[in-house]
Amino acid sequence: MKIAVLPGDGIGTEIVAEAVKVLQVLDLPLEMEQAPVGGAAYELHGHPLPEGTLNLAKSADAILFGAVGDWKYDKLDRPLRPEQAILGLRKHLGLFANFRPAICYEQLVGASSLKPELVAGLDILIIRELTGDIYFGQPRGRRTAVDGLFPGADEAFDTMRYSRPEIERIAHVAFQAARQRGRKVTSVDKANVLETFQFWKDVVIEVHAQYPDVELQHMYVDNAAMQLVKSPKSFDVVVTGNMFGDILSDEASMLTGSIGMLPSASLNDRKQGLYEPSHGSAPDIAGKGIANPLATILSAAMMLRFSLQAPEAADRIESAVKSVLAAGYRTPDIWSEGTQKVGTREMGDAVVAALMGNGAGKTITTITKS
Ligand SMILES: NC(=O)c1ccc[n+]([C@@H]2O[C@H](COP(=O)([O-])OP(=O)(O)OC[C@H]3O[C@@H](n4cnc5c(N)ncnc54)[C@H](O)[C@@H]3O)[C@@H](O)[C@H]2O)c1
Ligand SMILES: CC(C)[C@H](C(=O)O)[C@@H](O)C(=O)O
Ligand SMILES: [Mg+2]
Repeated sequence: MKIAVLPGDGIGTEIVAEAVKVLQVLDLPLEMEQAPVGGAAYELHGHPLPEGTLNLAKSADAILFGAVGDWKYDKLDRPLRPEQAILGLRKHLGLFANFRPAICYEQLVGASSLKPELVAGLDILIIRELTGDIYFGQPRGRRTAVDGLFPGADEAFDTMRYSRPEIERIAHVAFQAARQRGRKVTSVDKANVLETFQFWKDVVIEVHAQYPDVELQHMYVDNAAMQLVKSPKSFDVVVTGNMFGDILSDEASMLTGSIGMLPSASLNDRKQGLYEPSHGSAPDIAGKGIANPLATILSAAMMLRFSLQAPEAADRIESAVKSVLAAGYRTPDIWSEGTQKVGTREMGDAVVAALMGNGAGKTITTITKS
């Protein structure tokens, strides 16, 4: 089983190193090959997603991704900015279905910024459409306004769009996921204002006819943002577009205690997947050895379950994470009085130790750097 390991920038390199360490103690024939991506690739090859990295990603069974981006690249032409690497991978590989589970582990109830009773036992799944919407709609750009409030002024524009097949396939993913869980889907839109999202809502209703056993609720995105902090446990599966999903998933991360706890899986229709934490490269803490690696380690568990047909290994990683939290290990983002503050590496070591204690075997692993 071949894994493309793309650490990227900032804390990306630190957290991916811990996830790789965890994968290495599993009894699985994993072949990992590393390549530069984002700002790191721009420095080496003049492009955030060099051909070699893209080809490696395409040929792998799964991709383990860290994060890309740094403020110092914000003035580059857009196609050269690090963020284009993750957008390019999603587009080139057709990774349209993004799973972002927000689970509040028992030990982290107090780490959330919400009252404990609101988040205790929380287990919701945000399904974000990942290859359409205003992120990829054309045309976009800058021009001189010919009409509007200020004709003759400079203006910028983007295009929000969704086609029927794009909405249908993500709706099917959401209803099928709900069947494995609480059988409730909340479709989040802005149908009261945007044509794109009235269409989204209409198509989701049509697809729902095939899933009479699943409850469907519609909610405007502004209300959803409010309900997520008012009564997060009233949700089961949330399905939404690319931009709303980006925003709501960062909001949901704080229900779990920290954005450093939110893993993700981005899948195409062949179940090939890219696995990454939902957060970014965190330039403010990069290089300090304090980033929380658990979202990345939990993303590696999702990779084993969804793309590598190793669900037992995924279960073992998730149990190991629970046991290190139960033992009191905390990176600063989830630390509270009475627990043990550790750095990125110590947290990874603790997960490895928990796995070994659970009877880990020998791993056949090769790492090559390209
Ligand atoms: N998929 C990706 O690669 C991805 C995702 C989001 C943002 N970005 C990029 O990352 C850069 C920084 O963006 P940002 O600051 O808006 O978002 P961010 O997610 O990188 O950081 C937001 C805040 O959360 C904290 N944080 C994030 N991950 C953490 C972790 N694992 N442990 C502890 N604290 C953590 C950071 O320190 C920061 O205070 C930008 O260039 C942005 O474009 C990349
Ligand atoms: C870095 C950026 C392109 C990306 C997004 O907006 O999708 C990030 O915020 C995410 O959530 O993965
Ligand atoms: Mg985001």
